[in-house]
Amino acid sequence: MNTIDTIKEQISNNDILIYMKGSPNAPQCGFSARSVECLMKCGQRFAYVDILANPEIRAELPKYANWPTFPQLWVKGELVGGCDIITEMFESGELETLIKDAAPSAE
Ligand SMILES: N[C@@H](CCC(=O)N[C@@H](CS)C(=O)NCC(=O)O)C(=O)O
Ligand code: FES
Repeated sequence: MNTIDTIKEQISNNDILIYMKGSPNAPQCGFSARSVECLMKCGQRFAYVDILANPEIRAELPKYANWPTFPQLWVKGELVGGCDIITEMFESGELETLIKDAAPSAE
């Protein structure tokens, strides 16, 4: 499968998905660490892709998403944003609402 198809499949198969550097338990960058901490506090399971272990995705996703950096949070097939947006939405309470609505238990 080519990289763009892999990305499309990941995004459509995972309602809450973060592309990040490292893993939720071992983030490899402060932006990813802060973002994943906000997500974890929302209390729902989420999927992740470590872009450091997947260089093709690191290269192709910014073009596909039209978003230049990581992390990238995707919810229900749509790009929510990066660390700044995730942090702001967490602080306002919007992130928790979005994540709870997207989680399987809320369907
Ligand atoms: N302001 C950005 C910060 C993220 C950022 O600057 N990420 C950089 C450094 S980790 C990045 O992804 N660079 C491209 C790359 O490393 O592939 C946000 O809100 O997410
Ligand atoms: S890896 Fe250096 S800022 Fe993210």
